[in-house]
Amino acid sequence: MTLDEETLEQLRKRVRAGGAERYHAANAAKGKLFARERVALLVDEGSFVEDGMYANVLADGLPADGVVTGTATVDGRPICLMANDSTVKAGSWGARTVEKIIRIIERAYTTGVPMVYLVDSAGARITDQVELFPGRRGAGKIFYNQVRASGSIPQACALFGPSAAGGAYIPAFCDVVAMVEGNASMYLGSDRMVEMVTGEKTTLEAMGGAKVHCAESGVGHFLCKTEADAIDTVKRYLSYLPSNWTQHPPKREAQNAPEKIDLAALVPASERQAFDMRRYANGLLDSDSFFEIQPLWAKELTIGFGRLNGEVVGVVANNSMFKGGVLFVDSADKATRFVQLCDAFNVPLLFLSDVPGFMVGSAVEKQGIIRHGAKMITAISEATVPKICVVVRKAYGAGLYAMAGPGFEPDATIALPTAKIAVMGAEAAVNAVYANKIAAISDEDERAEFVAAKRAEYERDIDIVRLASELVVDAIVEPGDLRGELIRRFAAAAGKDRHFSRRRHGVTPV
Ligand SMILES: CCC(=O)SCCNC(=O)CCNC(=O)[C@H](O)C(C)(C)COP(=O)(O)OP(=O)(O)OC[C@H]1O[C@@H](n2cnc3c(N)ncnc32)[C@H](O)[C@@H]1OP(=O)(O)O
Repeated sequence: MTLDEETLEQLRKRVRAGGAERYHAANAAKGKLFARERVALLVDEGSFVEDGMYANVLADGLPADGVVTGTATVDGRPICLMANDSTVKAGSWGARTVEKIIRIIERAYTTGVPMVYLVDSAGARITDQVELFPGRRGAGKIFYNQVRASGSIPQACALFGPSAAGGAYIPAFCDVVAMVEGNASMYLGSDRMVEMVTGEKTTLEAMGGAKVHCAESGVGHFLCKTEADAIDTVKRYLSYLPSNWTQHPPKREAQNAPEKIDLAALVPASERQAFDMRRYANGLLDSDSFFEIQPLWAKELTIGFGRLNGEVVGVVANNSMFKGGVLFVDSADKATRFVQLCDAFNVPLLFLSDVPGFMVGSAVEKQGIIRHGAKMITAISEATVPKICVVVRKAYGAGLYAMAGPGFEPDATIALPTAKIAVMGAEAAVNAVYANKIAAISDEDERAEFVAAKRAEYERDIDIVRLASELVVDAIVEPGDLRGELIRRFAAAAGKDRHFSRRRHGVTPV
């Protein structure tokens, strides 16, 4: 049978329309776009080439498959993409859906281009489980492919609706997830299932909504007001990364002057006074180039991309505005993953240190602070991209190690004239060493005098000039000269050897 033009066009029209009108109306009422509209917002006009468009056109009761896949360009650079169509069985994965997702990830991996996931899905199609769940090319293969592609090509997800059960792992295996407030959710069991299994009464929003994941669990990276914001965020993320691990991040031709921020005035002399390290980063980097990732989660540590003289850098910075900049379990995890991301995609790392150390106490010990801290220090050790540590105000204890201190093969350790590097702050150190002696002095004035003398002695020991003379720091740089110094040092480190250890991989303390 030959297919005439008109019949083929009608078939295409039917497929492009997706599910029944009532599902479109229900989505529109929630402010949700149709899958194909999302694709159009993401890609360069006219660049989309669809794969497997006719999947399921002969299936009973289905207007089309539940996912749209294909290749396109974004800002002129090739990508692969998938977009769940929630008007077809709530975007659940039928057998063809799974095959299409598997194939497009394989295409992205083998051609070395980023994979973008536009997610809005009920997870596995429960009614079709034999065809899609257990086999060699069942749903598990999606995750296998994502893990294989991780660190080889960028993988970014915009999440617009539910991402249920197994479906929740697609975002989880991505480098970043942009979630739309109010509609996006991720959860392993629906609210109905949770009540059945545990008796807990909850809602999708309260249990796995965008705010929960972006501010509490850390599974989400960007909380977005609209679908267009989420798509723009994915595009911005991709603009800092190469297409794959063999390439360098795209350099911007325009080398903007940095925002006019007086870096010296920004850092208070007193360690007890907080300052916003995000402003400091903005003052160092090219104008408007700082792109913060996970701004709402573990805020005591700031991470993000920026540009120095047009070249991409990854920034890891302590922020004393939140919990005094002390490292906790979540902030250690946040840093670990970002350092691995930058190392995978050849993004040099800039550490801005103002760290009192890791948190102490029974609560964090029970959470495994040692394990999480060790994980962060592992990532810092294994990162072979150019890395520079700037001690902006202080680097105390294991915080120095976690922020790529001198023992971790940084390409430079730079201190500002006011920087302090020590095993701990003066007050804690004097207390640790002289607690018995201090307690034995009954006269209050005499005791204060003793403590002040010991503190002064300690401060002399950790004097930054002394540390420079011992080659602990490579340079003491005035704040006004720091940007130029970093540009020159990163350029000098660009061609460095990237080998770390003779082995298959380490055994990470997770
Ligand atoms: C790898 C292991 C796995 O992934 S197991 C997957 C388990 N998935 C789930 O438990 C999610 C079940 N679905 C839901 O909770 C809801 O459908 C969610 C995703 C919240 C969307 O709700 P809502 O937008 O109101 O749609 P709805 O429930 O009215 O469903 C629309 C039509 O789609 C269907 N549907 C939904 N989910 C599935 C599924 N997982 N498998 C098969 N069919 C599914 C519904 O039956 C409904 O169909 P119809 O309109 O009644 O013909």
